Amino acid sequence: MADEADEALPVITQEELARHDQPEDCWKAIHGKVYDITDYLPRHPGPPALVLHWCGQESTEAWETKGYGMPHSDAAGILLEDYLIGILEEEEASADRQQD
Ligand code: HEM
Repeated sequence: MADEADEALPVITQEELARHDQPEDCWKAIHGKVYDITDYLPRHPGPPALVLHWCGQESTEAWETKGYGMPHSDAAGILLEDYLIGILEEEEASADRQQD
């Protein structure tokens, strides 16, 4: 459920998300929200290659499994919210826009 704070955030398209796929400019979509985690990357405790692979992508499954089947901790989830920048545009909305 979107709360009032979520509604104030910009909606980010899949195309825009995909443009931020570099270590120096890394956005990820997790559970429908978009996070700019560029500043966090050097501090991430997991293997860099695994984490960088998901820059510019919908990463919910990676977030929930860490690549080996274990979800991130609640503390990691709280940390993640510091990097929230927007709401991911839904696929249907993207299709509607193309018909306009
Ligand atoms: C979406 C792709 C990501 C993958 C595949 C991934 C994978 C991993 C792996 C392999 C570990 C080390 C093993 C472990 O502690 O269980 C780890 C730990 C951790 N990651 Fe990530 N990570 C991702 C994104 C993130 C993001 C975006 C954040 C926060 C901004 C984050 C925060 C943490 C923290 C705080 C830990 C320490 C353990 C914990 O609290 O669960 N990770 N991650």
